[in-house]
Amino acid sequence: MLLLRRLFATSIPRSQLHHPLLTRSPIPSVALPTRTPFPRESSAPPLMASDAARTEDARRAPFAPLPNSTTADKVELYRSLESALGSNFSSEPISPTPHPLIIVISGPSGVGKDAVIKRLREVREGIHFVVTATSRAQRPGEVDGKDYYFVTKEEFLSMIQRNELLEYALVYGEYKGIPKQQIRDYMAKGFDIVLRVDIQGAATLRSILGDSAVFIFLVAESEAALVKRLIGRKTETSDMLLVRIATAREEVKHLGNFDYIVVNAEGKLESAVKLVESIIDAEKAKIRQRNAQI
Ligand SMILES: Nc1ncnc2c1ncn2[C@@H]1O[C@H](COP(=O)(O)OP(=O)(O)OP(=O)(O)O)[C@@H](O)[C@H]1O
Repeated sequence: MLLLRRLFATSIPRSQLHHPLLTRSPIPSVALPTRTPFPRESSAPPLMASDAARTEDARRAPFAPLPNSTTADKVELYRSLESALGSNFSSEPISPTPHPLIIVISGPSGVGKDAVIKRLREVREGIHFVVTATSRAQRPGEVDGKDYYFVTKEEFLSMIQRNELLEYALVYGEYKGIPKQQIRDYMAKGFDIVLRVDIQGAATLRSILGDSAVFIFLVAESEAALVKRLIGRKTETSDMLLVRIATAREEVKHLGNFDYIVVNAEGKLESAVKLVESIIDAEKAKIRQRNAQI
């Protein structure tokens, strides 16, 4: 025991022993300075609430003693606190209304952009999924005006001429572009906007929108998984598959242009969608909100 005491006494410096956070000094018998806003000898009635909660104004304003918080009627206590602070409690939301977000979802061909967006559409309200205009042929099951606006090459070129597109590109020989007016209309109504673009489109959007939009890069768990997924979709010829897979290899190198990466692993579509939702929620809770203007 003596040895222990000696060890303790030598291992902690004397100065630390006197640190207020480390030691609990016995309460001295001399009177400690009180933090009561009014001096004891004042004729004012004794205060019952914590003085830490009082503002300068409240200290100056004359008010009746606060009722006991454990026994008082709730309404009476609420009113007493209001009058002690000199103003009514506001019911205005403390958090400002979040700005509508522009969320750009991108990733290599076949990674599951459409699949993630389709599910997000089912589970989340308040989002407008921008319908991209494209000159490519409609695939079986795709609906014009819902999946894409299917237009001819000539129609697409006149949209470019009229400056109606936020961004457009020639992808695998077909035009794809984002109509501006659609975004403006829905943002004005308070909707968040989801844009689905390829990597080339995401790079262009980043140069136009900068940090005012959120950029999400969707990946498969591995290159092998991506190839199997593309083969399984059965929408490309072997030559088209080769081009897409070779391009995907290059595209992964552009990860640094994005804000978030989401893995859409085989059979784990739901987790990928949940992560996208969490990203949106976190963005909504940001103090310094992004403020996209189209
Ligand atoms: N998590 C997943 N697990 C298994 N299969 C998936 C998953 N996500 C998507 N898929 C399937 O993979 C294929 C490719 O998905 P999708 O068409 O959504 O990709 P995409 O990124 O939109 O492709 P593209 O850019 O070529 O249009 C589809 O057959 C889809 O059903």
